[in-house]
Formats: sequence, C-alpha cells, structure tokens
Amino acid sequence: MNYHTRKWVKPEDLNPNQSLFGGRLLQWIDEEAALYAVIQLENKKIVTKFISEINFVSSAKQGDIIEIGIEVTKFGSTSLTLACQVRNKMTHQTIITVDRIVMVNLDEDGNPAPHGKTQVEFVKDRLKPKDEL
Ligand SMILES: CC(=O)SCCNC(=O)CCNC(=O)[C@H](O)C(C)(C)COP(=O)(O)OP(=O)(O)OC[C@H]1O[C@@H](n2cnc3c(N)ncnc32)[C@H](O)[C@@H]1OP(=O)(O)O
Repeated sequence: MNYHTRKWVKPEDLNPNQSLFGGRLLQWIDEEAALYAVIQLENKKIVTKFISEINFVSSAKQGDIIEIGIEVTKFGSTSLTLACQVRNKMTHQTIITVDRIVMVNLDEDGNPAPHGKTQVEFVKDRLKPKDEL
C-alpha cells in the first residue's frame, strides 16, 4: 500500500457529532482512486465503476492528519482494481478500508477501452531516457 496523499481534517469536514464526515472521506478516496488510475493508465478519461464493501473502522477528529493509501489488486482489460486504506498519519490507526474500487478506462466516445497495462509503473521511470531503463 502506497500512501501518497495527506489531508488535514478541518471544521468544514466534520459531521454534527464533530468527527470526520464519512461522505467527505469517500469523496477524497474517489478522487485519490481516480488520480491513481489516470496516472497509471496514462489516460484522463477514467471513471469509477464499482466500489465494494466499505468498513468505517475508526473516526477522525478536527486537526487530525490522515493519509490515503492505494494499492493495485488487479489489472483487467479495460479496468484497474484498487484497494484503499486510510489511516491516521501519526498513530497509523486505520480509519477506513475499501476492498475493491474498480476504475474503467474510456475512449474518446466514453466507451470502455483496453488500457494495455499489466503492472504498476512509476512516473520517474517513464521520464528516464530509454537507454537508462
Ligand atoms: C472519478 C469519477 O468521478 S467517475 C464518475 C462516476 N462514474 C460514472 O459516471 C461511471 C458511469 N458508468 C458508465 O459510464 C459505464 O457503466 C461504464 C462505461 C463505466 C462501463 O460500462 P459497461 O457496459 O459496464 O462496460 P463493460 O461491461 O465493458 O465493463 C467494463 C469493465 O468494468 C468491469 N465491470 C463492469 N461492471 C462491474 C461491476 N459491477 N463490478 C466490477 N467490475 C465491473 C468489467 O469487468 C470490465 O472490466 P475488464 O475489461 O477489465 O474485464
């Protein structure tokens, strides 16, 4: 699991019970999954197709720093399946887990299109001149 994004829980992210609103957390996760898929598949036309069971393990409160982890669990033909875990940055206490997030690669017309990827790639490797790879 790679933790790329950190968030600082602010007053506008809270529910009426003063803990992190679950809908806000899901919004952050969906955006993180989309960004991850766009970068991996090198295509800006990506949609979220399916999100599996969501387990709200513990809550976060105002001022907490949380981090969002994403891991690829499957490269499909047009899809990329991800797992997600969000944890407290300082204590590593798990806040939420999502077993499966299926992102679909689309063509110009919005139809599913094969992405041709089979393994995780790193942008730094793509930027290296070919003779260094
Ligand atoms: C980041 C965002 O905000 S995106 C906004 C929210 N999302 C959307 O608006 C998406 C709306 N949905 C759609 O446009 C359509 O459902 C599409 C284009 C994504 C997919 O259309 P479909 O007719 O289901 O396509 P299709 O049957 O070819 O499936 C595409 C891929 O999704 C997978 N898939 C489809 N349904 C499911 C499902 N219920 N669960 C898991 N995977 C699924 C398929 O296995 C396939 O993957 P593969 O090619 O790797 O085997």
